[in-house]
Amino acid sequence: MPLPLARAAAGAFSRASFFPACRHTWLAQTTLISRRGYAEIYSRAKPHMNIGTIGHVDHGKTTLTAAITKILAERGGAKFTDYAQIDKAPEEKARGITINSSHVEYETATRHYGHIDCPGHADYIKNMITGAAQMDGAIIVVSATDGQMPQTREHLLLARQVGIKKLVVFINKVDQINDPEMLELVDMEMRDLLGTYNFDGEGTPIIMGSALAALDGRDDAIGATKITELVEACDTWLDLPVRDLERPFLMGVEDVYSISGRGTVATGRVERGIAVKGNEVEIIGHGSRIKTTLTGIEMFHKELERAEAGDNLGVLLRGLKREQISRGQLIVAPGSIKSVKKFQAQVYILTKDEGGRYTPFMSNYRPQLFMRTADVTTALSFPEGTEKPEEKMVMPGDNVELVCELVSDLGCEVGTRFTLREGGRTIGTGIITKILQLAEL
Ligand SMILES: Nc1nc2c(ncn2[C@@H]2O[C@H](COP(=O)(O)OP(=O)(O)OP(=O)(O)O)[C@@H](O)[C@H]2O)c(=O)[nH]1
Ligand SMILES: [Mg+2]
Repeated sequence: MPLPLARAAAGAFSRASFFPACRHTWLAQTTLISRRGYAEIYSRAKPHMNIGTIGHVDHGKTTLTAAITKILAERGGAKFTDYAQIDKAPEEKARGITINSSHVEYETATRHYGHIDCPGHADYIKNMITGAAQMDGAIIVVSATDGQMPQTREHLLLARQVGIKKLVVFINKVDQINDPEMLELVDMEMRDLLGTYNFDGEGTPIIMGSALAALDGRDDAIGATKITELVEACDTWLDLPVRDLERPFLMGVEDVYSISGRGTVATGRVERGIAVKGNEVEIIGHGSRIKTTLTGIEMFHKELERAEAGDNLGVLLRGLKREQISRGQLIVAPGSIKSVKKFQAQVYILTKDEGGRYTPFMSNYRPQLFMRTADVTTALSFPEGTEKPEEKMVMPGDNVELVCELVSDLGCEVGTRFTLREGGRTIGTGIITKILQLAEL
């Protein structure tokens, strides 16, 4: 069976059209559950959201994660996961990058959460850029004894870059502070810092407590009570992500066939949204922008009335010639996304141990850029305002902002992820942070 058909066949069997509204949620949670192996607390009735603890080394992210599961376990909303279990994070391969991260899950009165904790700074950076476990919101942990530190700031910046819109702050280790003015100062500084990175400095809930006290079951006023407050703040302040089905239709073209007597068929996976037979769509990328109509939708030789996020299928396009469409283009709801020639991105460059480059590179390095089904050559340079860009080097292991100028335009937007490859190996991974130039079509 040719590959696209095999995929379409797999798609046919995984189609969960009985519960279309919660399918995305369902898939996300199945992954979490199969990894942890305890499905019994999972309730499909509650909306799901992915969050995580971020912040400077040793400020108490893992202790807080354990404390949340402990306090919620007492109410039947979680399985208690102790510190050692969380910190013994499994290695995961995400696009050739090894990320150590722990996933726990818990539920509150209104939501089900997947929660990620990474053991080290480098793993947070990789996780956030690759989206290995996408965070829809985050808890930033700051130790009251140190206040904000370099990684507090770096994680805040990254959170902003990867599209996290809201955070909750937990000021930890207050058991070690006797001076209330000191706490006030940390609070004020954090609100300032949030503002600096375009978060809502005034409205963001800041909870002060001790994760360790909660975990040890002592000093309830700064322990368990504060964990409860933190969880309530997450429930009320953090917004649920927009589900894929509710977003405008988007499908990356994988292959194109000419079927005699019928016309041109493009195959691919629907990334988001819904399309119904007869809908107008736009084909964008690679120098073209064509309006057409979906005259047929097929999955595994069966005709469908509607295509939705997650489906692998073939679509029949009215009046289109085989040469007018190619792999890497997008079929989208008209006007929902534009084709882009140049953008700015946050990029992580793999180390040689991760299969990346052995040597640094400089401005004008030209690797291949892979985005959805597309691959095009890109020239890399440094953003405007970079000092002495002609002398600047990017080392393997660096996390940098770069400008990518594509040889051929692609449909994409802020938040779209991609990888950089050279000679068949992945050398970097990134996420778009700013569109600099649209394709002229
Ligand atoms: N006194 C006190 N110590 C705490 C508290 N929370 C965490 N700690 C201690 O702080 C140290 C670091 O805590 P972790 O939870 O490992 O910190 P982390 O942020 O996960 O650290 P990394 O993963 O290495 O970045 C440990 O020794 C904890 O016991 C607290 O509320 N009070
Ligand atoms: Mg930790």
